[in-house]
Amino acid sequence: MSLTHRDVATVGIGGPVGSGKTSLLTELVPRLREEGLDVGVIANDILTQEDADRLRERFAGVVPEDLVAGVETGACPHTGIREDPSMNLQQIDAFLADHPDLDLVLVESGGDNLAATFNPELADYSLYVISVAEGDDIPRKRGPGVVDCDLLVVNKTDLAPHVGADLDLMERDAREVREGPFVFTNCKAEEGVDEVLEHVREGVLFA
Ligand SMILES: Nc1nc2c(ncn2[C@@H]2O[C@H](COP(=O)(O)OP(=O)(O)OP(=O)(O)O)[C@@H](O)[C@H]2O)c(=O)[nH]1
Repeated sequence: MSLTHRDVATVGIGGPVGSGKTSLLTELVPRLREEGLDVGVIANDILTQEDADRLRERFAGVVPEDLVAGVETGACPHTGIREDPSMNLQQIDAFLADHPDLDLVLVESGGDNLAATFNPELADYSLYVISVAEGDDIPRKRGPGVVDCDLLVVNKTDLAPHVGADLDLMERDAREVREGPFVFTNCKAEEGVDEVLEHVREGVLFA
């Protein structure tokens, strides 16, 4: 019997445009590979394969080319990860047809403001990435992406002094609006990435 998306662990990475999802993926994937895990990556874009092309280049020699795919949602990507994830699920099935030993698929998608969440059928575990440069009031706006994800990632901490963002306030608000954990990251300096990996490991791989 052929394998389906239900036979592989999946992690969703959502968040507003430019918050650092691709940068986080770029740090996470080689670490997962170093642990001996076979990883596939899907990038959701409205009309292009740009993110997927970028990721294929970054993962050259780390992830086989045919395990990096773009899904063109044709509409705001949240529709393809929440309302109707069938294109993503078919892509995962296609990965598994050629790579039955696949351990994990990471699905990246930009979202509509702060509302994007992953359909549970598509993501066993979800990260939502925001950037401090988008304003330190983002957590307290209580967007479903921020509140409902399994792990909130607050990225670009290095920019806080430049944009006047108060990280203590972001931490307090994040703790108030959600029960789940959050991690501060600076993907440029690889800060916080190992902590994110630890949460993913606990949340998915060894669940
Ligand atoms: N200073 C700083 N810049 C960062 C950090 N993380 C990412 N960036 C930069 O922010 C920009 C956007 O990062 P991406 O990783 O492409 O963001 P994204 O969320 O994948 O963007 P889309 O795919 O367009 O939605 C790039 O120029 C990154 O180099 C960080 O922690 N600090």
